[in-house]
Amino acid sequence: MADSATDTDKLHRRGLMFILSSPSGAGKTTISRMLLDVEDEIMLSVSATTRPPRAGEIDGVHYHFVSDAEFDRMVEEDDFYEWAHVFGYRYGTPKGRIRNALKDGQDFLFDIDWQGTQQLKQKDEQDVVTVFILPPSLDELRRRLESRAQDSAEVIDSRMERARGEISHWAEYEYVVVNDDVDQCFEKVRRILDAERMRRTRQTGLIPFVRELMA
Ligand SMILES: Nc1nc2c(ncn2[C@@H]2O[C@H](COP(=O)(O)OP(=O)(O)O)[C@@H](O)[C@H]2O)c(=O)[nH]1
Ligand SMILES: Nc1ncnc2c1ncn2[C@@H]1O[C@H](COP(=O)(O)OP(=O)(O)O)[C@@H](O)[C@H]1O
Repeated sequence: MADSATDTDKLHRRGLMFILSSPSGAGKTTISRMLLDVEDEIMLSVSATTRPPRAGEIDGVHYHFVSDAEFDRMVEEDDFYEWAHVFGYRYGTPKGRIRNALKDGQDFLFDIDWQGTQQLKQKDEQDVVTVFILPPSLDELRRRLESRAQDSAEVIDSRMERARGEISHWAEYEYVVVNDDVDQCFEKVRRILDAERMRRTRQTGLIPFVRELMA
């Protein structure tokens, strides 16, 4: 697929806050990584978390792994756009350079839950695009959590329990995509991103020849 986020686009529109949420195990990390691999124009918003790293996760790349005390300090210093408790740990989106970069046309990808999505929507409705990824079934969700082999049976049970609660928030999202075949799901998510970049209300300036025509 041709990439619509050319330099010309960047000059004339605000960046997107592209949010992917799903119950744990439905595939949002997989889809996020596929998107970041092929889309040069979108950056991952790297969250801070108090949960310990999983095998293969790199500090500063997948998450900023911080202590409870460090997280407390970041909350006190108002360093977060939003933060929430998930599975007994805390997760937050650091403000960093996001707001200014959005103005410059930089798109950001957020892998955050429904609580974070609600907070970002309240703060920045016009730049936010929300996508909910559903598993094909609850049985398949359990199978994926087991195949990921990163959690004990107890933790998988609690993730399944939480999944029901998370899925109940699907109607708060603008787009819903079922992750049955991973390549098809990825293409659908990519098409959403592509279309949203072209939304007229996002354009902040006119391409010179259009401006001349309008003068
Ligand atoms: N609100 C919020 N949720 C986050 C943030 N970062 C990650 N999450 C969510 O926290 C949940 C747990 O993430 P993780 O521990 O990586 O496990 P996962 O369920 O396998 O993705 C997922 O629903 C993530 O989307 C964040 O900065 N803010
Ligand atoms: N469409 C799919 N079909 C089969 N397995 C998948 C699919 N999408 C993701 N998976 C696998 O399911 C597991 C959970 O996916 P992951 O991306 O970690 O989910 P999440 O980030 O939503 O918790 C991983 O082992 C991943 O390789």
